Amino acid sequence: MTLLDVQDLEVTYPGGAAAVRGVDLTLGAGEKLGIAGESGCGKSTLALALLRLLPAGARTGGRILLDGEDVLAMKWGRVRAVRWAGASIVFQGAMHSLNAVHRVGDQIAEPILLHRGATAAGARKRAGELLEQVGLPAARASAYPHELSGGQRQRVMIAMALACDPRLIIADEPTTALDVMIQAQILRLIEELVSEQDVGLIMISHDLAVLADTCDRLAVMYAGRVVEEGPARQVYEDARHPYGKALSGAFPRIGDPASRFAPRGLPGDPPDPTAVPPGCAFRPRCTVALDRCAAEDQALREAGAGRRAACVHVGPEADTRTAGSAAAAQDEGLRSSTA
Ligand SMILES: Nc1ncnc2c1ncn2[C@@H]1O[C@H](COP(=O)(O)OP(=O)(O)OP(=O)(O)O)[C@@H](O)[C@H]1O
Repeated sequence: MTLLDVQDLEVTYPGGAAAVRGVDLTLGAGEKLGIAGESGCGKSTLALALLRLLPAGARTGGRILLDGEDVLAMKWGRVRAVRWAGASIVFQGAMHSLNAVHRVGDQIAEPILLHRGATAAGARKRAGELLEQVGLPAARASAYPHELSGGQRQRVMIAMALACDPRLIIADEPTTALDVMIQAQILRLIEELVSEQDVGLIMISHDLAVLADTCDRLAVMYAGRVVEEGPARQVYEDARHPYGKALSGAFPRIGDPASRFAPRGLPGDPPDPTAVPPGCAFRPRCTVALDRCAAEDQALREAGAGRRAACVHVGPEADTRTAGSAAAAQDEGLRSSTA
């Protein structure tokens, strides 16, 4: 059954940054989808749009169907209810997301009181259970955020996200601020909890290797578009889009401390989102671009069973010319058409 169906989603910030440009995504109930891509490619904007958390003035287009209901068309009262019981979000850096002056147990209990109609005692008891579920003693409910380690705070965030039994959890770089050992523990915890409770998961990361270890499917974003998607392991080990290939080569596996976020071997930067050039947005950095890529942007096309990629070189209609021969072939075509 489809839990989330994102159709042709567009997000433009005031000032003209086109951060998300026509994204289609689906997620089945209980499925785990990873979204990968370099900084600035629109991953967080997509996550914020899913829960209508975008800053004022951001313009949206398309549809976000959560259990068949369009989040973008909901009244605010309904959005607030959906934010806890329908879908919830875990951000990176729990210190900024938790309120420093309230005990963590009270922060977990609050949405249960508000959205579940629980009594104060019932909400407190549930908060203790949730803490235990994420591997913390229930007694830690009386702690303030600064009394916990970074990993413990992130566990509290996960307990909060689970508080109203959502159908979908969105985790935006949930482990980026943590050291490698704690990262692995938190990832395992998220994976176990979503699997046990049949909750859908969208996990966002720079790191394709982390996503391949945690998720069923992977979507790779570049300049506000999904340029590749498919089964997580296959995309990680054998990407079809030149950007997917560059990303999977760029990041070492979990535990390898070497330059986690540096896309080595991929010179240049993503385009300025206020002025995305025509054609394929990846073309200026692509080693296999053809001349036609400057004018034509490719839609996602079939790239093997259950896989899609937005590149002229993939699929049954693949353009088999190589970058070097493209100009020559075009010259040849020109010569013969003018002869
Ligand atoms: N509030 C905002 N106003 C204007 N532009 C914004 C705003 N937030 C993000 N952007 C721009 O939108 C683009 C996408 O940003 P976004 O944060 O979604 O990317 P990201 O892939 O999540 O990157 P990161 O991994 O660094 O968070 C970027 O170019 C960013 O500068």
